[in-house]
Amino acid sequence: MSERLTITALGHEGDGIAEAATGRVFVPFTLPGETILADVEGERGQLAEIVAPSADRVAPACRHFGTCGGCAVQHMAPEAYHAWKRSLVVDAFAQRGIEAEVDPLVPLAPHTRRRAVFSVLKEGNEVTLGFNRRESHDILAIEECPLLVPGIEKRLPMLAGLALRLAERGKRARMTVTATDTGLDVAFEGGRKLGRSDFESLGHGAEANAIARLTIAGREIFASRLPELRGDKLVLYPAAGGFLQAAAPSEAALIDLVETAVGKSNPVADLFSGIGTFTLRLARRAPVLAVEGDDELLKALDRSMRFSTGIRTITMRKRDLFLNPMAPPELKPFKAVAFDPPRAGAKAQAEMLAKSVVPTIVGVSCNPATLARDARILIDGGYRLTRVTPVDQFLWSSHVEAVAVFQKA
Ligand SMILES: C[S@@+](CC[C@H](N)C(=O)[O-])C[C@H]1O[C@@H](n2cnc3c(N)ncnc32)[C@H](O)[C@@H]1O
Repeated sequence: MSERLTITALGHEGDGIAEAATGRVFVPFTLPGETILADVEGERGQLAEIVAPSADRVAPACRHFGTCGGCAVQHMAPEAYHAWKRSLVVDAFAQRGIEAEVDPLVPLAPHTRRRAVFSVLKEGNEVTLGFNRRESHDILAIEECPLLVPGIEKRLPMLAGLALRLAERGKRARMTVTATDTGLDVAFEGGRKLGRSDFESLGHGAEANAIARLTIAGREIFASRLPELRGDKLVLYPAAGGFLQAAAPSEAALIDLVETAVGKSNPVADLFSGIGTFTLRLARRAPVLAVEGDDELLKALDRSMRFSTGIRTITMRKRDLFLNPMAPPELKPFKAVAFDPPRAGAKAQAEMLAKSVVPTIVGVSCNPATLARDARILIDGGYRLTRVTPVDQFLWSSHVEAVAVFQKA
């Protein structure tokens, strides 16, 4: 029998939280203030009926909401959604004992995600291209996705057709699609073994379908044009299947925040630089040292350097910053350091930065928990946290980017 519950809060994954007789219950797709009926099993509740909806409840934007594992909170009005996302950052810092003044969230509009990683499964002569179903490893075929830029969304049938040709029956594969200024950059992993005739026909099909580059199992099999992201005399070259900030407006917001914090500092170091998203912009004002662990991304940055204009010297270093972080004597010449690590954060590097004399440090992160941990290390080392800004890059999910600025106290 369903239990009547009142939702009192929203958890970090976007589930409503109720205090039931048996304890805390998490009920997906519910909102604070709502009275609901739910089928409860342990800590999990399944929404059966909304008795009294919240004023913040809105109709979801996508027909797949609820079954697709991608989005958690499409049912929430923008203002409440923005406040909740900001609270994820506030809470992460508070958990490390940091009472930070956190800026309002920089919001993101739908139809802005320019990079998507699709799962693929071929069974018989049919292919499923989509995202994982909610709480499942099964793939949900995606017919629409209001997150995606139209250049990807409207080509979903074409991409499914391509996946059908590349996939091996019964074996799960992965297709990474990036919309660039010169066409789609498609990277396929886990497909069937291809022969010479496959490569030739795939090349023809790719050109006709606005695919700039097709890479299969790390091998570039077709490149009519190099995928490029252009802006303001600068050009970025995404690496096939490699890291790229997922949405251009969020990337612009992150760059602005980093540039503002760095100001006129000279010289600058950009740690975990990737293809140079921040490096290139910072290099318009000062020489930059870019440090990154992945060869392919550094190669892309090297190309950007040669084809961008109006930039100062960029020095590139390949280095594992987890095992071999830059030490205080190496950091000494820099007036500002930006770091943008993967989700695991930059603990070892933060420990070195904490001991350094670098006047300004800017942390960018897609994981507020590790950013807050690294912030604690810097604060304990004598840095003052002067600004924290949450930036939405993964709309309607529980993920949020944040930029934190530190000054040597
Ligand atoms: C969140 S991405 C940021 C990239 C870049 N700042 C951008 O905005 O495009 C993190 C980067 O850290 C790099 N990385 C991951 N582990 C690393 C390590 N141990 N040492 C150096 N770089 C690493 C990845 O290759 C990736 O480029």
